Amino acid sequence: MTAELIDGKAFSVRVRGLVGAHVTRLAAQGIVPGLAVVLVGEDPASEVYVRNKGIQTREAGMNSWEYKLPADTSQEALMAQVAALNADPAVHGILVQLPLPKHLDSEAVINAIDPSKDVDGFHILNVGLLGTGQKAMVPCTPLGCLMMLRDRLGDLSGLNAVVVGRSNIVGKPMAQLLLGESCTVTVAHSRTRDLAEVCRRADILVAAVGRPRMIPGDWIKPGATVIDVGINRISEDGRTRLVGDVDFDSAVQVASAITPVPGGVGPMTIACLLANTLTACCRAHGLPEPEGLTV
Ligand SMILES: NC(=O)C1=CN([C@@H]2O[C@H](COP(=O)(O)OP(=O)(O)OC[C@H]3O[C@@H](n4cnc5c(N)ncnc54)[C@H](OP(=O)(O)O)[C@@H]3O)[C@@H](O)[C@H]2O)C=CC1
Ligand SMILES: Nc1nc(=O)c2c([nH]1)NC[C@@H]1CN(c3ccc(C(=O)N[C@@H](CCC(=O)O)C(=O)O)cc3)C=[N+]21
Repeated sequence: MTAELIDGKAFSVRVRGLVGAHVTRLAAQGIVPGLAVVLVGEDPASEVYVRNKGIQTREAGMNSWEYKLPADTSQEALMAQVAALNADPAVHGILVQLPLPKHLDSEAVINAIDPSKDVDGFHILNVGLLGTGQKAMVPCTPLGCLMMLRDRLGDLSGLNAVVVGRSNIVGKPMAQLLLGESCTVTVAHSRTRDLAEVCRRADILVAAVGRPRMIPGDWIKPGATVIDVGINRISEDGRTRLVGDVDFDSAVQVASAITPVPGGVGPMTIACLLANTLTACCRAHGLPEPEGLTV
């Protein structure tokens, strides 16, 4: 038996189509959702993501602005950029690409973003709203993972979910969303004892570690649904390629469904960023929120 592929790329096309249809409807009222992305320094991988975000934002009919600031940008200059975007009514979503260069205080920058424009869902207010089950801006990567899980499994209640990784941008919000779906949630990390045994209990296994192919097939419960968030650039056989945190070739023999890398969680992350920008725009204009694009 081999697992079914969860095609995040195809799913993201559907989500972006839904977003585009809402944007067309807003255009008739003279409203255009807008997303501003701020990138500090020159990281080639980040530049690829930022470019893709810009292309897809415009394809969905939204406004897109990119601010590329030099690597030696000061905290004050970055805060001033954020303040200007907060004050601009044409900007409904603000994303500051992470990680920031070491001399910058990313917590202060994120918490300076107007929470209603925080389409990453990283502001402490949105983190608190999500943690208490209130309406929030939900981080894009976990939101995309949840959409795929709901689509595949329907009701998730009572399932054992294991999230490997406890970062503020993926692991923790993923765990909160799964708890909100009434899963029994375990969050594992670098200090977890006997990670193999913990993973083997998972009906839903979410890997967000950043270590190429760390999770082999024999850590996976037969029939489990596996979501591989990891994006690791490795060189192999003389070329560079992307691999996940899960050893795909062995996992596919055991799981019932699995997301590939590339073509899994990554494209859904960008689709959810567009969905969050649309949601922020609707809220800013006092319009009803689009259905099926938020939790
Ligand atoms: N597809 C997408 O859209 C996105 C993909 N990513 C990818 O997801 C991965 C994770 O990203 P992110 O959450 O930002 O990463 P972080 O580096 O912030 O967090 C990694 C987590 O993995 C844990 N970890 C590290 N080593 C081990 C180990 N040996 N065993 C168990 N746990 C371990 C760490 O534990 P501890 O806390 O104890 O240090 C930490 O909690 C990366 O590959 C990243 O590129 C990220 C964002 C979006
Ligand atoms: N403030 C902030 N918000 C983020 O959401 C954020 C961030 N900072 N910093 C970096 C990470 C990473 N991230 C990805 C988004 C899309 C793909 C993606 O589309 N991946 C494609 C492959 C792309 C390629 O070929 O390189 C795929 O998996 O199929 C990957 C990674 C968002 N992040």
